[in-house]
Amino acid sequence: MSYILALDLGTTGNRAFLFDQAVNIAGQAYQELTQYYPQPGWVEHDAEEIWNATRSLIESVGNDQVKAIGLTVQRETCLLWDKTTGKPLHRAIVWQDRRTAPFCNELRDRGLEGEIYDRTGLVLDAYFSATKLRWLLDQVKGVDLNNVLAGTIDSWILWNLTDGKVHATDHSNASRTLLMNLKTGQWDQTLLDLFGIPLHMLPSIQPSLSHFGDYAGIPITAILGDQQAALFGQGCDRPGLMKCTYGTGTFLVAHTGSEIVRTDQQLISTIAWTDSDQVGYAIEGSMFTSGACVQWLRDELKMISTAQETAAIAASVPDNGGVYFVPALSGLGTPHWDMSARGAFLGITRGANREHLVRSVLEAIAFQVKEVIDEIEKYSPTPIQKLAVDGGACENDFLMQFQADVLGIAIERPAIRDTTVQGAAFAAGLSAGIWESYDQLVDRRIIDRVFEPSGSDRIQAEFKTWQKAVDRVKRWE
Ligand SMILES: Nc1ncnc2c1ncn2[C@@H]1O[C@H](COP(=O)(O)OP(=O)(O)O)[C@@H](O)[C@H]1O
Ligand SMILES: O=P(O)(O)OC[C@H](O)CO
Repeated sequence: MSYILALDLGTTGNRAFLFDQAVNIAGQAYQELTQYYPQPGWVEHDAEEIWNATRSLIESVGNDQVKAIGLTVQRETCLLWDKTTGKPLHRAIVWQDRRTAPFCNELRDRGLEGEIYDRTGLVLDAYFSATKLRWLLDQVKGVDLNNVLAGTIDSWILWNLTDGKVHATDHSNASRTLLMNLKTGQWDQTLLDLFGIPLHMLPSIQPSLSHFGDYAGIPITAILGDQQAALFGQGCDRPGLMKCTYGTGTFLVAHTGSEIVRTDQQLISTIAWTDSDQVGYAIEGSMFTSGACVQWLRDELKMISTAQETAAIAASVPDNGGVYFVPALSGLGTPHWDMSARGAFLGITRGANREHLVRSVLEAIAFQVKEVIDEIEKYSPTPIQKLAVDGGACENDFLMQFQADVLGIAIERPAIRDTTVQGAAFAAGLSAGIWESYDQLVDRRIIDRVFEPSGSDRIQAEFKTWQKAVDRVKRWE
């Protein structure tokens, strides 16, 4: 029997799944990851904690029959490390971190936004890696840069898995750095000069489905950004197919085939995945804090004890009691791209209670997706009839029903919610030749439940009120 090991190194936590040749889950393990908030708007991860977790996850689920490894990671989060000591030079700066907003504004004032979008398909925002790498380089003045390597989490883990032999990334992760030219699939010298990033520090860029190196003799045969891995796992491999993943943030990604689709710069254009023959592109709506807001209710406000209980709490009241939440805890992504927006509860009156506040947080997650779907519809070849979902927060029945109601389309939830890790396994197994047919892998997936829209007019009115709340918090900082 052959096994495929898939590693999903996410923002909230790291997980490993072992799949057997018949695509059954033969083992799984998970570890939550420490979040560091050194200043308002800053978010950091300890890259060594991610590597240590990776090792222990492999140890707990791996076996001696593993024939291929697939790696998928939180995107944009990046770090510098010393290649002689193998130690990070600073904690990794997480995709949610806003510390480089002033630098982005400076570049915008210099009129560079259009050129950056043309080269990368991305918006000039602190979300992406380039300004974070620049900030890190400014911190390590005096260090011999010839010994320094830079990369996103996939590069860091690959380098460690291969004992410092391979410094590489894949097109889907590289397309999130603001340094890769979307047309050529290579680092763009103009952008490297603009951000002051030396080429020799950066990893080489390889197809997502390719042989990256070996860990303990096992080939690492696929690397993808986590949202692209979910796209792969959901079987979205052509125009018209899209998925929405509800994790720390929510990311709606639509495959656009072999063509780059340029938008009005609300949605971003990115790489879906690549292999040795083909490049697939996608458009994406990125919503920065969704599950993270639920975690915030749990850890900072201490309003709930588990994320799971929010479904029952929200359903225990007939409506939101006039309370609206704006989930701008890391600014706002699509379609606002406002780095200075901040979170807020609005509409609170004396009768508002804990249940209304919790409900308003879940409703806000669904309202954000409605804004993105309205954008995506402009570029969809056919009207959107249903939305395939996955990720930790899609477990929440209240949220999924509310999502169906606000969108007015069916929501299709798979039996295995961890589509990201499943996608990484599919990609690694296909790339290694263990599986042959992508379509067969996708067809075997089981749908757990379809949430049909209830057709409530009240929710459409509430959506408009929520948009009014969003307007109030924009340009706050
Ligand atoms: N039942 C639930 N209802 C709402 N949010 C949930 C639920 N279960 C998990 N979450 C949220 O989902 C996130 C974890 O999902 P996951 O897909 O593992 O995230 P990531 O890949 O970003 O690490 C957490 O932010 C958590 O608060
Ligand atoms: O960790 P996730 O699953 O919320 O995904 C994070 C994204 O990759 C950020 O772009």
